[in-house]
Amino acid sequence: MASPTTTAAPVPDLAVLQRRAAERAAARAGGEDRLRGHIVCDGLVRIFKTEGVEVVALQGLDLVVDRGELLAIVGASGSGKSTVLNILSGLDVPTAGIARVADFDLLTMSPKRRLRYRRHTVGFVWQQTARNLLPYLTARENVELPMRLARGLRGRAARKRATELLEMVGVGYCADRRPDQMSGGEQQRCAVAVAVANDPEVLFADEPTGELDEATAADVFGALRTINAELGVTIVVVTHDHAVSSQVRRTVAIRDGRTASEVRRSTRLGADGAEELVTEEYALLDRSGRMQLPAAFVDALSLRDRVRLNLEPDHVEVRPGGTGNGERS
Ligand SMILES: Nc1ncnc2c1ncn2[C@@H]1O[C@H](COP(=O)(O)OP(=O)(O)OP(=O)(O)O)[C@@H](O)[C@H]1O
Repeated sequence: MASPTTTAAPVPDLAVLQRRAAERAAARAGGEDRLRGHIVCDGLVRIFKTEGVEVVALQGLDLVVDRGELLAIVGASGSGKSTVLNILSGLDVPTAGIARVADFDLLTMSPKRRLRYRRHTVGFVWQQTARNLLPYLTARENVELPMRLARGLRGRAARKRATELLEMVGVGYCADRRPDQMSGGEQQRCAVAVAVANDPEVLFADEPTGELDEATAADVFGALRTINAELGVTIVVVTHDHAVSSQVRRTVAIRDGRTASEVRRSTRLGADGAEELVTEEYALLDRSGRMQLPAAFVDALSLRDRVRLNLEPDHVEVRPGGTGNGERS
């Protein structure tokens, strides 16, 4: 199910950035053939048990993210976004299914390998700015710290790289400021630089713009796109804000602990020769053939309980179901 729409909005250079990100990612991985499935979740289940009550936070989530992609996961509160991110970043262990990032099996890895994974393979940006930066260090010192801990880089080399990363995310002018001397947006862009200071393969961000206004949030996404393109780092951002799909090329929506739909943005040449932006929305089909209809479609036709399906040569029709005696339910 794809419903392309074209808009006249100025075309962001997402395609160019994505191409560069894929090239850098392939170079990091040692070749194009290693681009597929950098992150793989298959039938991922996470059940929390508290005081005898079971909460199924993820119920068979499927997701594949290629090396060098910048992907957003959107979903309402309680849909399981943070649970996915905590599992992918090695902070939590799933109950069942497959979760793999690069060469790490997140279900079976030993504590020692988990520590290695978290220290060297992953970078993380939290929603709360205070959680990302140490208040008594300057921006540059904040970036230098993980460099020293994870890569043993210190002295002039660390200082130079920290300055480069801060400039890359557009806050080079804040290098000597402490967090309380920076705005919320500047702090989050600095947090992006801190998160890649250990030269990770993947970067996870949980609501990184949750405390920011729209314009400042756009700057933070700009920083994430630059990092993605320049360093070839695979990035997954989680948010409740559906407007994020205008900031990235691929957005996956999760509902009730499962991936439900996906929005892809691309550019193509229009009839007048100008590049235009194409947005396509897809429903996701799991291995058992299950899919979720978008809530707007369900509401528009008042679909409920059961629907009629017809197989046509090139598509499947879904109609309001009848009662079985010819009446509509
Ligand atoms: N440690 C826990 N113990 C019990 N239940 C939990 C735990 N963590 C999450 N849950 C439950 O799992 C479900 C998914 O939670 P999760 O935090 O992943 O959702 P979310 O989409 O990130 O929500 P929000 O946007 O509000 O942060 C919720 O029903 C939540 O109450």
